[in-house]
Amino acid sequence: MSVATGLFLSLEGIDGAGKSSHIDALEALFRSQGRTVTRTREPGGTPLGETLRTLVLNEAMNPLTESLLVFAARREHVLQVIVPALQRGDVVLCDRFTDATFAYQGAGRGFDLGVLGMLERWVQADPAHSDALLQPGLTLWFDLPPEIAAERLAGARLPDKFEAQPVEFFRRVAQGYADRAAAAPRFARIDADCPREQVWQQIEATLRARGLA
Ligand SMILES: Nc1ncnc2c1ncn2[C@@H]1O[C@H](COP(=O)(O)OP(=O)(O)OP(=O)(O)O)[C@@H](O)[C@H]1O
Ligand SMILES: Cc1cn([C@H]2C[C@H](O)[C@@H](COP(=O)(O)O)O2)c(=O)[nH]c1=O
Repeated sequence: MSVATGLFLSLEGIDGAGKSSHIDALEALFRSQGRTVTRTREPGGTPLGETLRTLVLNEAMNPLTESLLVFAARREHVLQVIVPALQRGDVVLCDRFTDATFAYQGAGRGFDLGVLGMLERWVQADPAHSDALLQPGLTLWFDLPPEIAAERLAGARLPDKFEAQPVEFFRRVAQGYADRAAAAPRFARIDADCPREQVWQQIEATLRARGLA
């Protein structure tokens, strides 16, 4: 699973934090550098993954079942889409990856972080280097108070299973992201509690600081 040439960039944050609002501009920025961009999302990214996404976002289920389904979708996504794209040298823009599982199923649902860590190792292991895991090179973490995210989402669309959760759930999810971010330098915190233009300026500054723009 050699993925040396591409760039793997994930976008994370609670529902309504503003990730999707900036993906078009990110794609355009990398294309303007002459890079090929593979744009994808989780859960999803493959036909099977999209089927699993429909289940995960709409059906009530036990947290272990939910975790197994998102990791099953991820396994297909990693093997069929992400690794081949990185091997071609693409920029992979991924709307959520494993940090979402730690934040939603782990912190949000209270599911066992040790089990999630084990699944992460199974699904993202590099067979050539047993202690190396496939992870994004950069994770843009859109940090927004849950109350403001809820205001932004209100009326914007019909809520799915997660978006219908109470604000307390999203406080735990937000803390889950903060814990993941504190442990991994690949995270860049974007203050999403400001107008779109200022959010974009932070993204550009982050890319420049990391030598990516
Ligand atoms: N900086 C901003 N200020 C005000 N409203 C915003 C801002 N960014 C996005 N929005 C609006 O907030 C709502 C949620 O934004 P968006 O869909 O980009 O979030 P998201 O993080 O992708 O959410 P989800 O993960 O639930 O798909 C949309 O209605 C969007 O137009
Ligand atoms: C990858 C992943 C996602 N989720 C949740 C988080 C969101 O509520 C939805 C995805 O919807 P979006 O509009 O595409 O952001 O799924 C999760 O609970 N666990 C995961 O691993």
